[in-house]
Amino acid sequence: MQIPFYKYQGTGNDFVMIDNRDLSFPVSKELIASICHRRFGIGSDGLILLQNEPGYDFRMVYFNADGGEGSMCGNGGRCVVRFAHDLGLFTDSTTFIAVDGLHEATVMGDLISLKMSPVKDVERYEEFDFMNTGSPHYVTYVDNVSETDVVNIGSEIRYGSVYGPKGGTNVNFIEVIEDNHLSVRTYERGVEDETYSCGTGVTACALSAHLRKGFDGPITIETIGGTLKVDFEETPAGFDNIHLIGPAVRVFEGSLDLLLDLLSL
Ligand SMILES: N[C@H](CCC[C@H](N)C(=O)O)C(=O)O
Repeated sequence: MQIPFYKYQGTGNDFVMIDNRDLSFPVSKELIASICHRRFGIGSDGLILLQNEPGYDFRMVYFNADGGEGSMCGNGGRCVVRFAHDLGLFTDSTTFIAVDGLHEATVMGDLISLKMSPVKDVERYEEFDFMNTGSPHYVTYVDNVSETDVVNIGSEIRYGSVYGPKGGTNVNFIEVIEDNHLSVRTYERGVEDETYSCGTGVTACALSAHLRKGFDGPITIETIGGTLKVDFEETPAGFDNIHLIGPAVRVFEGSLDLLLDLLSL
């Protein structure tokens, strides 16, 4: 079987991208986990299928690196918009469907601006905030994010008694650099490791920083893999007009055929 693939990265959050408009990709958890594996496969934080969707430019189907179908992925969303643009599916602005519903996005040169789903409920606790920005996010503040043990503390919270039984959560650590400027590191569920950047995660961090520190959008957020901006409006119901803005780049292309042969698929 001939299955071309592409790899894209958005601030170091990397994705294998497949044009599945003919629905020929043999979806299986085992295959997707093998493709995403960094030692035995191609290596990525997730895999995205671009599919047709009547009335829209395309549908984004996102899987975590462990092969499970994930919730929304903000950086993956920006990358699939770049992929659709590279495929010539739209010129400047696009409308597509993802697991959490409709998204609009605009290509602005090197940057992609992706409109995220509105956020209604932010659960506020003394030590942390919890919200769903398309994916569930725990947000907490630290004095020195570069010295934070993201993997150990993150996995304790992800698998802990509060969030573990509910399917787990992503965990974000914020250091405030100055007004409207954060540095964030994220433990990602489904990758079960720190990633270089998490789009739904930095979105949650920006909204939390608005509530806790009074910062207004756009908020600039440094991640290991680069800089993102999050703009938003607070509404009586929560937050709307949330935009995640940053680069998304095609870095690689190849064929899945050898891997499929090795896996006898
Ligand atoms: N990296 C993604 C988040 C994926 C969420 C996923 N790890 C989960 O909640 O299962 C992003 O840029 O938003």
